[in-house]
Amino acid sequence: MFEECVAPLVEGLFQGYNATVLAYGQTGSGKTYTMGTGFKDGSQTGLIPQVMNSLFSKMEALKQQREFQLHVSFIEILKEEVRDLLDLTSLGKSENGNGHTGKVPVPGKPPIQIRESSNGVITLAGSTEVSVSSLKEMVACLEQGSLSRATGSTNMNNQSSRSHAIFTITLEQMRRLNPLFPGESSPESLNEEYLCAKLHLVDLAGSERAKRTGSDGLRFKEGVHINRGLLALGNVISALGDEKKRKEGVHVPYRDSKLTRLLQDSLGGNSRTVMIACISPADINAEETLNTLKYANRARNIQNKPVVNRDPMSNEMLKMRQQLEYLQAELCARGGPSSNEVQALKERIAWLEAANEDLCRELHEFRSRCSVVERCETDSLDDTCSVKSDGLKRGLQSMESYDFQMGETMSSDSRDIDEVAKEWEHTLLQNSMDQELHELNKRLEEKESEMKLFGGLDTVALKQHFGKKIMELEDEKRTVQQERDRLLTEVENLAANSDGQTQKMHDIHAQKLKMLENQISDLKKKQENQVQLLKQKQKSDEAAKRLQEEIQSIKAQKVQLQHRMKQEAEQFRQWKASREKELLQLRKEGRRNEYERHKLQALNQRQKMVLQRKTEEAAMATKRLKELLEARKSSARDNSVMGNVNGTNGQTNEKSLQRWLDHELEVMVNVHEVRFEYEKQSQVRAALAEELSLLKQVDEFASKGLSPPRGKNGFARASSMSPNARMARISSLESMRSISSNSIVAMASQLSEAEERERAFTSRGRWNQLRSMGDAKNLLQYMFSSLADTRCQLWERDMEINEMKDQLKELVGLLRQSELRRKEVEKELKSREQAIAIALATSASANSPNSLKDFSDEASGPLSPISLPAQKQLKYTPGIVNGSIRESAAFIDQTRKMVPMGQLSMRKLAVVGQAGKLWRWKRSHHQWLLQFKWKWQKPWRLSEWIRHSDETIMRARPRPQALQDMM
Ligand SMILES: Nc1ncnc2c1ncn2[C@@H]1O[C@H](COP(=O)(O)OP(=O)(O)OP(=O)(O)O)[C@@H](O)[C@H]1O
Repeated sequence: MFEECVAPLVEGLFQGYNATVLAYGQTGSGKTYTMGTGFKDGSQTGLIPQVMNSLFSKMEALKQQREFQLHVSFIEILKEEVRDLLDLTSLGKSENGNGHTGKVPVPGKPPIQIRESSNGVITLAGSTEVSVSSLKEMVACLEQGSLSRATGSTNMNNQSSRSHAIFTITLEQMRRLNPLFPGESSPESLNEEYLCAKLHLVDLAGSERAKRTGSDGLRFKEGVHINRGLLALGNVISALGDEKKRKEGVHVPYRDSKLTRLLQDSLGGNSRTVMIACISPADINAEETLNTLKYANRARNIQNKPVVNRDPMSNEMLKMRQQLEYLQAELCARGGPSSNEVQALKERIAWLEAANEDLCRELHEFRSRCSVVERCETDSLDDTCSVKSDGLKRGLQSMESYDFQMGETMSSDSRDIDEVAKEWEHTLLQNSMDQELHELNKRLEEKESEMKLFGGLDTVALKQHFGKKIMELEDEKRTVQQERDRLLTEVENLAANSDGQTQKMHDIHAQKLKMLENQISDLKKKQENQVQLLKQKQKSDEAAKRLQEEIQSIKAQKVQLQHRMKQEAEQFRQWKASREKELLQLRKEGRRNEYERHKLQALNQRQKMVLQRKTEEAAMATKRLKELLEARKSSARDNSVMGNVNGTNGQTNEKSLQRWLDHELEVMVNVHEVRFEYEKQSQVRAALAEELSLLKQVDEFASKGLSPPRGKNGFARASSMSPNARMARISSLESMRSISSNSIVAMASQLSEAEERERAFTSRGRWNQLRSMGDAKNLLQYMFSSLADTRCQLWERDMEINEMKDQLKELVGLLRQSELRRKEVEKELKSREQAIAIALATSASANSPNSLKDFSDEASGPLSPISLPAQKQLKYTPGIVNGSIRESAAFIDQTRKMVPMGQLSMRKLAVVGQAGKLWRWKRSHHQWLLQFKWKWQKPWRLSEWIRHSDETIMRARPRPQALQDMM
């Protein structure tokens, strides 16, 4: 894989092309293994270690011509954060803080931010870029970053990477160019070219389905982010394949757009990108494997146009160098240039040098400005600093031309791929929304249980309790104060008239007073405590209120999410339904096309057969004509010979003249026949040619994507045919046309020969052979009798035709009658079946074994065509075809009563009387069925009917007396 896919990207780095390698696939399918981002113990498996080896060997080979600088960065995108895997100070070792082994960011350290500069360059603000000078150093970076990666255990992978990891190698190179003027000293930068290229090696987190990975809680949350990230990848892929979207920008449905931005930059930017799709060989993962491959197939079709990342100044200088070299070459080629020319060239060189120097100065100034700005930004610890440890030239990166152009072409995805992608997207979306819902439910549960703690206390009662308590204290305080006041006045009075007794009283009161004072201060404290408690209560009320609000907002979020899920599911269902409808329509069309194809095939075959029969007949007639013409030639010779022997044998002459006349007449008839066939065939060919040209026109319209003109005869039908059917019809028509043409050509040649001979014959005189009046009279006599014969035959034919027409009429009438009768009998049968079904149902419900019989007996009443036991009646089949003679007789009986033959009335026998005629046409009905192309759908019924009628009559014959009686 490295040799085939990644080695060319490493080569490209040295020419200044950015590159990206993405590993994508289901969890546990081997992405980390393939990329080598699980690098441990110096293991050399994985693409990244191989990239490093190849990079360093190439650098070693080129070190004479170029100077190199290498930097690496290693970041991971975990949930919503970008973490720097190489910044040891920002990472603290965590064993189980969040369920991951690996390191977690140190608090206070700002997370890395993905930034987009004004010229659209994506930078990682604050990420560590380690400058490396040896393979060992780079390996150490990979190892250190790999160890810091967040991994967790799922059902499908013990050490599943829970993040997207990007290992980036930046290669800067300074190419030494030959000095422009040998021996002349020029600023070093004039003879250098600066190139910078980046290689992103991305190990994406595995796509996963929560159920299968057995993840819950934390893993669920991670799953949401991972799926979001992959969804973003999907969006990038589809957007990059769609020119409109590419221009408008990628739609990122979630907040987590960082990965999208990074991917967009690497996939859609000036990067050569390779996507490795890791798949699992286990059949249980077949669905994911297929989805992964289909995604990979979509990604494969994206074409971007990478451009060399050249410093614009270097570019300009390169152009100038080329110009100078060209001028130098021109100068040398001219050999002895004139002093004027040398002067002009020298001036031009001087001007170019001055321009070069100016540009170089500008370049230096710019580079130093960049480095100053950079240093300031780094010093101020502002996280907006995009790059940490770079030389002067690194600043140039911001000037790199990123006006990349995506390839215009993205080969159109097949329907299937779109469908699978859509389903995949739907599953991911539903999965992540499911997980979000789960999260919300959990939060809601927590909040509600917190709320319960508050809810356990009856706040109003508490408030009243506290209020009452305070009031009581207040009352008590007041009473104590009153008591104190009373005591005070008493003490004052006692002080006024003081004696030994009063002194004692005074002391007692003073003591009492002190007690009361103490009591008052106690009460005051108690009251303050109560007030404090009341305040706390108010605070907790506020907290409960806030909690309630939070619960409300979570509930609202939940409703919104459920609504979104429902909407999404509905949209998907609608899309799926319309897709299925489309498929059904396609299948229907397919079946219809198949049917039409068969129909057309049959039509083609039938027409071809008819045409072949016709052409065979025509060929026979033509052949006969040819033979007759040949025979005439020889008979003409005979006649000329005969002419010499004229008169020697009158009998022979008369016979030969008659033969000659017969022959002439036969030729005439045959010419007529061939001409008739010729005309018919011409009409057929014209019709074929017309249909052919119409089909070809339609085909032409279709190939141009136009619809044929409306309203034109036959266009609608021809354009409704499928292209294949049309092609088949065209080829069949062409072959028929060629058969027809051949036949026409053959007939035309015989006809023209016949006409030619006829003309020659007429000019010579038809009757030259008649040398005497006797010959003429004899021939006239022969002609008269043959004409009379022909006319008689004609008359007989006319008669036969008329008779046949009459028969036909009768038959049509009979058929109509029989058809009507059939319909009636069918109707009867239907109503009878219904009645029996009802009876069966009733008998079943009444549980009476006799009810069926009773009903059947009833049913065989006046409507019954034959008097059979009820059970047999059930087996009665309609129509005369399968019936017995008795049934046929019953058919003839229009009242449908079972009447013996002997009791038939006149009217009834009129039908029987037709049997004689039936006998006659029975003999020929097969013939006329063919002759008149009988279109009756079931002629076999007719013949059976005839058979039964005949049998009826045969049965009736032994009883002539009965018939006579009736008459
Ligand atoms: N080609 C292989 N040969 C041998 N072992 C392999 C191969 N590919 C993967 N493995 C092993 O399969 C396990 C899972 O692989 P890995 O962790 O690379 O899958 P992953 O696709 O990165 O999964 P996640 O998406 O969950 O991170 C590891 O133990 C790895 O060593």
